[in-house]
Amino acid sequence: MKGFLHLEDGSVFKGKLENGTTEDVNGEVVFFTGMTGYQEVLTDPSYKNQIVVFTYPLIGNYGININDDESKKPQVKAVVLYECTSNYSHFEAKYSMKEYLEKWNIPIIHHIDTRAVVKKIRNHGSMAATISPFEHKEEQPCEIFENGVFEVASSSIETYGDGDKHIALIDFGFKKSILTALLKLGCKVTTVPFKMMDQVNELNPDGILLSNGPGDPEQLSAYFSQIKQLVVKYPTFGICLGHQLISLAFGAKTKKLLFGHRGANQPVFDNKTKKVFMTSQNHSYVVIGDSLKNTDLSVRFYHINDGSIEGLSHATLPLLTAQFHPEAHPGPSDSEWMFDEFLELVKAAKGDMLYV
Ligand SMILES: NC(=O)CC[C@H](N)C(=O)O
Repeated sequence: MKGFLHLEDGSVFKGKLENGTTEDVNGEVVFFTGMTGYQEVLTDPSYKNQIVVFTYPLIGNYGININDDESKKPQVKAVVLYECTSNYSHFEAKYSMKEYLEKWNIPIIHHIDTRAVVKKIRNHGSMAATISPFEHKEEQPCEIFENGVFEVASSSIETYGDGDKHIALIDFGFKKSILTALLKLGCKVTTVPFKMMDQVNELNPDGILLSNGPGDPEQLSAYFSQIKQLVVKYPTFGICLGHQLISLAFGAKTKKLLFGHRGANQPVFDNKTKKVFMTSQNHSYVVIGDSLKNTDLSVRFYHINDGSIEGLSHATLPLLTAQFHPEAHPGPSDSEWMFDEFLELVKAAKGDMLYV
């Protein structure tokens, strides 16, 4: 059936709608530039409430399998692309992308001129958008999004693995690959929903990891003091939203980029090793450089394309943060070594209360 993508700036794009109902679907429109990795993008909780435009013109060609989900279900609000093929081929594939999204009632609008949509987003920024079966709408979509972090975080504490070192993974909507990376290193991991952060001390972990997650980090301001108390006490790794929350907890500030970084070939420079590596990214917010002045945080990584902050270290604390995704999935595993570096920080620490 015919369908339309309406953007907040008034532009309308015509395409073909699958799994559409007569009801409009609203979300924040963002674009992902990777050629592969669509299954991981669909299921990454950080994409909650977002309408994702895939810039690569042919999506779905290796189907959907049962291993590569980053969470239990697709999290995106809707998908915009050029061609979504049902003619998939891969030894692990179980469904086509269309079948998978149909099962979860997630609309796909295809045969859209995605290049034109991306140009709009690059000029106006990530915008509110509506997917609708109707070409004319009384009102333009307007930017009101609930904070998805409350929807995607788990509600109970769970433990995985039985290694020597015990990591508390504070869950803001963690990607499965983060848990897998820690288990692969032989850690015991306890996932703790962020609302239950006050129970971390009882677990007596050797280190903590603050996960990725959707939305504006400022919306979690009620948790900043608790986060700071944990970071000064345990060796800490912060990934994406986790990195932003740690910065805010230490008094730095964040802002929203015009259209964010979403893709699998984002180049990052490491001030410590003086090396560049390719990273997988999915974020709209960044830490403001000037706001680090009155903190003990300093820039460890920055983005080669726009100079934005990609990760921090602390003058005295065993702290490592990344705005990108060292667990990859999708994307290159060039920065997987960060998990090893975190484990080294954990091993070097000598027991509870060391830093306070
Ligand atoms: N992947 C993430 O954790 C994203 C962090 C945050 N929601 C942002 O968009 O910047």
